Amino acid sequence: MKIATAPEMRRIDERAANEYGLAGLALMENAGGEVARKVADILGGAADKKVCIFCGKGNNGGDGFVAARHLAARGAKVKVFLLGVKTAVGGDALANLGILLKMGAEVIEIAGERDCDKAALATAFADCLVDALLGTGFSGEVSGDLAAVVKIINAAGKPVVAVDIPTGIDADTGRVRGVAVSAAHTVTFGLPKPGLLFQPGAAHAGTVTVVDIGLPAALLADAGMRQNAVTATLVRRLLPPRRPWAHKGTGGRVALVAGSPGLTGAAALASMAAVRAGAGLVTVGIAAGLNAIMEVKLTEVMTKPLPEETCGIIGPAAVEEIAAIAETADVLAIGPGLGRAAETVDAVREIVRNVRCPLVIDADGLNALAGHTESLLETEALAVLTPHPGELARLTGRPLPVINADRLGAARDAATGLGAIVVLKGPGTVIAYPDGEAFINTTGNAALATGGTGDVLTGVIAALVAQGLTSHDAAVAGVYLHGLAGELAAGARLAGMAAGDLLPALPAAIASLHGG
Ligand SMILES: NC(=O)C1=CN([C@@H]2O[C@H](COP(=O)(O)OP(=O)(O)OC[C@H]3O[C@@H](n4cnc5c(N)ncnc54)[C@H](O)[C@@H]3O)[C@@H](O)[C@H]2O)[C@H](O)CC1
Ligand SMILES: [K+]
Repeated sequence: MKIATAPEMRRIDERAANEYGLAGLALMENAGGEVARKVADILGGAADKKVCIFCGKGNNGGDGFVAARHLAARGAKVKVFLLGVKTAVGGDALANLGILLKMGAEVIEIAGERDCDKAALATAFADCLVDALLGTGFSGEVSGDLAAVVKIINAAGKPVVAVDIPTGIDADTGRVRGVAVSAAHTVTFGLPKPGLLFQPGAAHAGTVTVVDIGLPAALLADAGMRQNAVTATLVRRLLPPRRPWAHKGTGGRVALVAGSPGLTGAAALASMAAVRAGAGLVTVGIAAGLNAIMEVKLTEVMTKPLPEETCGIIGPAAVEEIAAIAETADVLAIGPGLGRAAETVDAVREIVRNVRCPLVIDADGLNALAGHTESLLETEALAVLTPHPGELARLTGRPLPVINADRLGAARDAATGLGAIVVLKGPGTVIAYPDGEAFINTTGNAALATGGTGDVLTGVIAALVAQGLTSHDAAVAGVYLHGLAGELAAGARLAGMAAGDLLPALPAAIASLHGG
């Protein structure tokens, strides 16, 4: 499923009208009808229920006017509030405002504090509130009367349905600009928007329902839109089948270089995640001084003691051994818990330059490349980089606030600039390819915000490459599975999950996609 930015959604609207003769009024009728359906569903039927609908003067408000009409037709008692004056409403919204008024509906204009008090009083008696104030036409900040009404909606303690986008949320980045509506549900039209998947927009949106309002499928699938949602349907198609005649060779071979004093857990998590995600054979290369520890920690994973500079720290002397492991592997993952010793940094750069098998580079593997990303441009291997925002800032020199303000743009620019697949972790993980195509993940939750979950993701992606997925597909499927395992492992508990809890949840996540 494509994801549309606000400008792309507006372009679809224009093309629907110009190329298909699809009138905006028809789209608005469908949009408002879908909103009314969601409200009725939430209320267990609309008859005799009290609904307050807050409308802006644009087409988002127009959807609200249509929803009001449909809800009234279902027997609801509807109060419509208009932010501003009726004379400021135009186009399709005005047409629907006119219909409402001709039907005898009361549309209360909000302009100033006294009107806001009236709105606050109405919400006290309402069963449900509808936010039809601003949608994809939002610009600047929410302020003044609009901010006051948003605060009234949020303070009412009633279920809120947002129309298209929660007011105050940037449709493209998910940032709150001023103040934003906190909705229990969002009914969005045609396609999801990035701001409904990135935080805090996703939290403000509540459950998101993408509804069909009659837009031509060809417009919704337009290749000109370069971001896609990672869905179960997509991942199910990407995952390798588990044939009855499978043997450990068919699962492929994963090699990892990981661990350093105090950070052997990262090596254990990443290598066991590769096992749990279906790899056939997994070998972890680790400084010789830590090998005995890894042998105790791990059973299914083979260990390879590497020459060390000082106890537990690998350096250039290990490069030859690592190259030999990589030669017999289908993929090399490097970085979890590797440490930042100068010798290790040199070794990582040399390995990345010379290795030929697909690479997954995480954590200290990425830190080693900071300021020296030419290794990525020199290598013939296709690398999947799995930074969190801080690691991406170090790697690219782009300030962290700039990355957080536009996750999609930051991941895309890094992928294009580094010639690598960039997995920018965090709520709404972005998978960006060097050609500009990108995916936004739709699984996971706050429980994943604990140490070690990134190590697990590294192992999962490596395992999928070992099983024959392209690095492009392994990154998308791996991120989705990792998030799904987080949901399964956490259940309703969003705190206290340990990264190791993900390990047994990985096969369950895979099975759930195969209907197991
Ligand atoms: N194809 C579709 O997806 C359809 C979407 N529909 C709805 O149309 C809106 C977009 O409508 P538009 O008129 O372009 O913009 P908005 O209604 O979101 O708001 C613009 C309106 O608000 C004013 N405004 C903008 N920023 C601010 C601000 N910071 N403070 C105060 N006021 C602001 C601006 O001046 C305009 O007047 C989309 O979201 C859907 O809900 C169609 O109804 C059906 C097809
Ligand atoms: K809205």
